[in-house]
Amino acid sequence: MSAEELHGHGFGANPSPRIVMMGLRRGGKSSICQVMFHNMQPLDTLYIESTTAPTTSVFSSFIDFAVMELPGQINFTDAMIDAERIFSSCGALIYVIDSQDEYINALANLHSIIIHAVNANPTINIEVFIHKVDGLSEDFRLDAQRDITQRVTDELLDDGLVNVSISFHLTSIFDHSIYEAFSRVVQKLIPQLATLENLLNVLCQHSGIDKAFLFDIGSKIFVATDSSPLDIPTYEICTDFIDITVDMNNLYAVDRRPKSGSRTDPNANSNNNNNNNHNNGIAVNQNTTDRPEPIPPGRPIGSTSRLSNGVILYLQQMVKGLALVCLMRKESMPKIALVEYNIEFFRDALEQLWLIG
Ligand SMILES: Nc1nc2c(ncn2[C@@H]2O[C@H](COP(=O)(O)OP(=O)(O)OP(=O)(O)O)[C@@H](O)[C@H]2O)c(=O)[nH]1
Repeated sequence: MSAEELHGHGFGANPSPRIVMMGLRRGGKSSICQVMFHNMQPLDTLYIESTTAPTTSVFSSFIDFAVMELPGQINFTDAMIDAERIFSSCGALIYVIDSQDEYINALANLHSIIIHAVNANPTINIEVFIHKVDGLSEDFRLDAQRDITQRVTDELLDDGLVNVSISFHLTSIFDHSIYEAFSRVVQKLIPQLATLENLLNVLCQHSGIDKAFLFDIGSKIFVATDSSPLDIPTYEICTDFIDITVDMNNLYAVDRRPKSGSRTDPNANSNNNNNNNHNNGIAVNQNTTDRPEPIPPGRPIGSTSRLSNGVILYLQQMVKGLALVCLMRKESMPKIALVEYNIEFFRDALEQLWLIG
C-alpha cells in the first residue's frame, strides 16, 4: 500500500476529530465498523473479505466523526507510510486485539504503533479493544484484560513512556459491549462533554429522573450520561428502547412530502437540512413514482414505556439526531408535566451549546 493510496482514501478530506482503527488481520476491525455504522447483523460479518485499502466511515452526531480503518498489514517501517500524517490530526487510535487468538504478536505490533502515534501526536488517546470476548468465560475475560494491560503498560514504562493516555475495553460485536466501548472513545473527543454531563445532572436532580443518557439515534453511541453509576443492562434496555421507538415511528409516520403540483414546504426543507443524516426511521417512503425521493423527516420521535418492574422509560428526540433517554421510577409519573417542562429547558441549552460549539 502506497502513501498515495493511504491519503487518497479521505484522510484530510473528512470531518475531524478522526478515529484511526488498527490491528492485525482478522482481528475484527471491519466487522466493528460494519455493525456500528452500516447496520450489518453480527453474524453476516462472517463473510466480510479482508480489507486491503484504508476505508473511512463518517458519522454525524453532536460533532462529526470519521473513523478510518487501516488494513492489518500496514507497516510503519515502510518509508512510504507517513505516521506523522496519519496520527498528527487524529483524536484516538483504536487497536483491535483478537482475544480468541494468540496475542503476543499483536502486542508487539501495538507497541510499535503506539510509539509512532505518540511521537506524532503526544495527546492522542490509545484505546485497546480486547475483542471477540464472547468466546471467553467471565474469568478468562478478566485474566486476558489483566495480562494485556500489564504487558502493554510494562513495555511503555520500559521505554520511558509514562504519560500515554491508554485505556482497555472488553468488546464483542455480539452484545452491547462494542457500543459502550465506542461511546467511551467518542465521549473523550467531545469538548463539550463536561457541560453535557452537568446539564444531565441538573435535569436528573430537578425532575426525579434516576438515569439519563444522550444517545446518537443512528449509531446508538451515547454521547453523555449523568454521573450516577452506569450498568450494562440499563444501557441495553435504553438501546432496545430506541430501536422499538424508531420502528414504531416508522409504522405510524406521516408522509409530509408536498403532493405533486403543490408548492414545496419551506419548513420541511429546513428540517431536512438539519436532520439529513439521522432521519432513518422518522418517515416512511410511500412514494409510488419510479425514482425514490429523499424523505423529509416527520415529527421528532418520542415515546414512554413502563417496564414490568415499574421503571418508566422516556425518550425524546433532541437536536442533531440525538435522543434523550431517561429512566424514572413510577412515583415520578404524576410529575411528568414537570419532567417535560424541564426537558424543554434542556433542549434549549443543547441547541445553544450546539450552535456555539
Ligand atoms: N466471535 C467473534 N467473532 C468476531 C467478532 N468480530 C469479528 N469477528 C469475526 O472475525 C472475523 C474477521 O473479522 P474482520 O472484520 O474481517 O477482521 P479485520 O480486522 O477487518 O481483518 P482484515 O480486513 O484482514 O484486516 C470475521 O469472521 C468476523 O465474523 C466478535 O466480536 N466475536
